[in-house]
Amino acid sequence: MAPHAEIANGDGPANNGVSSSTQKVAFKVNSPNVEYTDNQIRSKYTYYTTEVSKVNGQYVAVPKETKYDFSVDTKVPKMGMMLVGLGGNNGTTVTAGIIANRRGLSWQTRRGEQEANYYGSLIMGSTVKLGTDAKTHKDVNIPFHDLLPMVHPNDIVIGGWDISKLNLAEAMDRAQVLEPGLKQLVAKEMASMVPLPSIYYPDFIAANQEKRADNVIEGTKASMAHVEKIRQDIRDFKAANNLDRVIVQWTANTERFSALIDGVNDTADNLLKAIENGHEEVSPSTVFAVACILENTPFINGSPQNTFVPGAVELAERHKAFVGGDDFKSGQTKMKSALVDFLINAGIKLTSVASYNHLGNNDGKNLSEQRQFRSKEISKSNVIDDMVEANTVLYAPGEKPDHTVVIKYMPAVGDDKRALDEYYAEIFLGGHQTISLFNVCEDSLLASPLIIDLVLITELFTRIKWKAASTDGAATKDFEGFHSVLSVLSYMLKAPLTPPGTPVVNALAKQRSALINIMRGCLGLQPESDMTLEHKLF
Ligand SMILES: NC(=O)c1ccc[n+]([C@@H]2O[C@H](COP(=O)([O-])OP(=O)(O)OC[C@H]3O[C@@H](n4cnc5c(N)ncnc54)[C@H](O)[C@@H]3O)[C@@H](O)[C@H]2O)c1
Ligand SMILES: O=P([O-])([O-])O[C@@H]1[C@@H](O)[C@H](O)[C@@H](O)[C@H](O)[C@@H]1O
Repeated sequence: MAPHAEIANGDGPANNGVSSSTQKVAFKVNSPNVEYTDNQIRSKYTYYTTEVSKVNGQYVAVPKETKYDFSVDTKVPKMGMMLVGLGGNNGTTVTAGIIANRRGLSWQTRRGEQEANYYGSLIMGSTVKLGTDAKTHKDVNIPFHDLLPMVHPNDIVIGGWDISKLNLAEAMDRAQVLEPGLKQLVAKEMASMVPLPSIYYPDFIAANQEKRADNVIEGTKASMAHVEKIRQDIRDFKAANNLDRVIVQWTANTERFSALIDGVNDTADNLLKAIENGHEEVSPSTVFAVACILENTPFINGSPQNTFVPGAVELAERHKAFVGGDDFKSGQTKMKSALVDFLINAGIKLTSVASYNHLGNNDGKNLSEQRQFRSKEISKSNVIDDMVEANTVLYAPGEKPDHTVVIKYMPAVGDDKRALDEYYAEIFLGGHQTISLFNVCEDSLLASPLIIDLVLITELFTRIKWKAASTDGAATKDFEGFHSVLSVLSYMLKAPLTPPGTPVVNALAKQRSALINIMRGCLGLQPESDMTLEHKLF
């Protein structure tokens, strides 16, 4: 029987897990600037910034106000998530994790009973400050998931593609990530899920992946056939599961970079032509991205390759389709984007970062080939640039810390990556600080919650519209969506994709607060500044 997009639907076994009914508005904002209708939250928001210019060699700072109208559709859709690489370590782990949470499963481990949870998910595992208690003036913190109406991960319907034909129970065993106690509880449902055949262009991933490729879409690359096949797969999945929204995420192998060639992938039209002609520099991930853009289906790249060549970004902008990426920020780099922010913003001059890791999963095997490693080396290396450039006290223009990234494939350790880092810095009066880290990252258990966060946030932003508020009563433009390149996803990503010409922010704390404060803005609430003047001025 031809493989097809089997799914784990939201109507699986009795939902003994956390209630996953469509989320209602968890709290109300009482403000003349906020209006709640049956299916919308509408807010008037004043965005305060400081515009700086140089006058006669001196900076002049001018406070600026920009008024926006925001509208959030509060009807949470029935959503599907289609993973490219569904049969991989991440794909099987996130699928099993959602099934386990939906069914409220618990299982025996050598440390005793373990219950399903969403730890490691920004949205499902953390809280945000809403404000301060009117009487006690103490912080009132609420679950991040309650800030705005969002899909509950328990309700996500999962499908996707893989070049390996193993069903998800067999693939879960191959991944060697999950405890036997959990695997046996989800095996039946996982076995019913069979990845759809996928696009396979051998030159883009390591040759050592070839024997896995027994589930491949046939036909020549030189046509739009592969694009149209993926589009049809998405439509079929959506119809078969009666979905309102599908989001596609790449968690397949890391590809080599595509060469950027004028006339091939520099513009949308050239890229479409290059796909028609089967150009060798068009990767499977770019074909998936183009298919999703044309199908108005958000596409997120969880790997480091340059899927979003300029032509793909231009196509997304043309179709007002959402894209996001690159490369899940799950362990070693996540720690780096917090630690470097702390060191440099503490006035400590970081002069060297050595990041080594070894791992033994299939991802590591694929990365053992130089061209695939190079993609990962780039995404793991650029994460400190913005923080260094921002500190002109410590660093002269162009001055950077030494920074090296090493990845070795050591099968014995499997998915439990060992990350060893040394941070070396200059401190007061010629002193030095050396920070050595040994960080065991169970890679798929760290990445899977990010896969969930990426789709939850992306889906939310498909329901948020904005327009510049009229200041003189003149007619304003209609509401429109955020820019196609969803840079609000940066917290989950090593090499955040941003709208062309806009800066990249890698500092973890900044990324988190940007997302929270944008969501607060949609509620007519000002950013949480942590000034707590109420605790200082009395
Ligand atoms: N912590 C993490 O696990 C982490 C962090 C950052 C990035 N990533 C990236 O996520 C990706 C997946 O990681 P993983 O550990 O699950 O790897 P994996 O090798 O276990 O899974 C990748 C899956 O993709 C499949 N595949 C390869 N090419 C495909 C194609 N063209 N179409 C469909 N399927 C295809 C493979 O058969 C495999 O099942 C990798 O690119 C990795 O670099 C992982
Ligand atoms: O997210 P992170 O821990 O910095 O980076 C990880 C790398 O260290 C690892 O070698 C690779 O296999 C993972 O895909 C991930 O990219």
